[in-house]
Amino acid sequence: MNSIPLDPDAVEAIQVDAVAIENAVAAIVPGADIDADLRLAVSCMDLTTLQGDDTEDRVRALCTRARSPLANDPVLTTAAVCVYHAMVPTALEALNGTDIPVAAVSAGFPHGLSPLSTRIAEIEASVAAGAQEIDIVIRRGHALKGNWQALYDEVAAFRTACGSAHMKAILATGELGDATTIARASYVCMAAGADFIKTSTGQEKVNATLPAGAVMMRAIRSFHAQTGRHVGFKPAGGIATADQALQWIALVRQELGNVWLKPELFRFGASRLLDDIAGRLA
Ligand SMILES: O=C[C@H](O)COP(=O)(O)O
Repeated sequence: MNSIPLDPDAVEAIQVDAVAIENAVAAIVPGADIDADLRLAVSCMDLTTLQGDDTEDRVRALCTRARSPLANDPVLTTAAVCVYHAMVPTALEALNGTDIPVAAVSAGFPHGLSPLSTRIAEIEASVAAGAQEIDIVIRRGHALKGNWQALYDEVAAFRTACGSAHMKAILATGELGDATTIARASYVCMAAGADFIKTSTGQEKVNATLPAGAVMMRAIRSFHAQTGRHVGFKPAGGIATADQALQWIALVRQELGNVWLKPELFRFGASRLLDDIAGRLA
């Protein structure tokens, strides 16, 4: 069981020093081996399509790229393929014979405002269909109102519904207002059993930003110090260039250390990033 009991007073005691976060982002030092970091980015990528006009053919083509993302590397694959529930069977079939898991976005993605029973049933359906990873969205209103118990209870229910599937909790940081709320929501999701915390759906007005990411990484670091649990981190939304990927990797290395830079603990959620990286490594 990955959850720990919630202490709402401890959550309210969390405060983020915005200047320290700005300094952390300003201090990023690029990695020494750019090609190695770009290959790492590919191996940690949840190759994603989450469009209203997704078709089975588009998902099959995405899976072909996930199996062989770099023309000059016959071994490397992406970490996962991320799709809507309706595309889970197609992705599973297209990835048959590989170790690449299928991730399904869930729990009322992208806004998280459908009835709780519907959000839980959606998770259960994706797990039953074979998704090994579930990317849930939190209900932002709980965090914005400081209703931490409600957020904890929902995320814990999602965690139970996931069963043996890994659960990534999407905070939608661009809608949480300030760094302290992001840090508190990060903590509550981890306490409720999230295996990963993820920045964004890709559909907010503001998606993954380095400062929000630094806040989440520091929350992960504190949680690890408190509980010994390694919670993963997934920046997602608007990460489209190799240079952006390199900045994110450098920030993870600085804030969490190289131990986090593996697919078990770090993912990029991205629909366009592979094109730019593949071009750079060609
Ligand atoms: O979870 C992944 C995001 O939806 C991807 O966002 P993106 O299309 O901006 O790369």
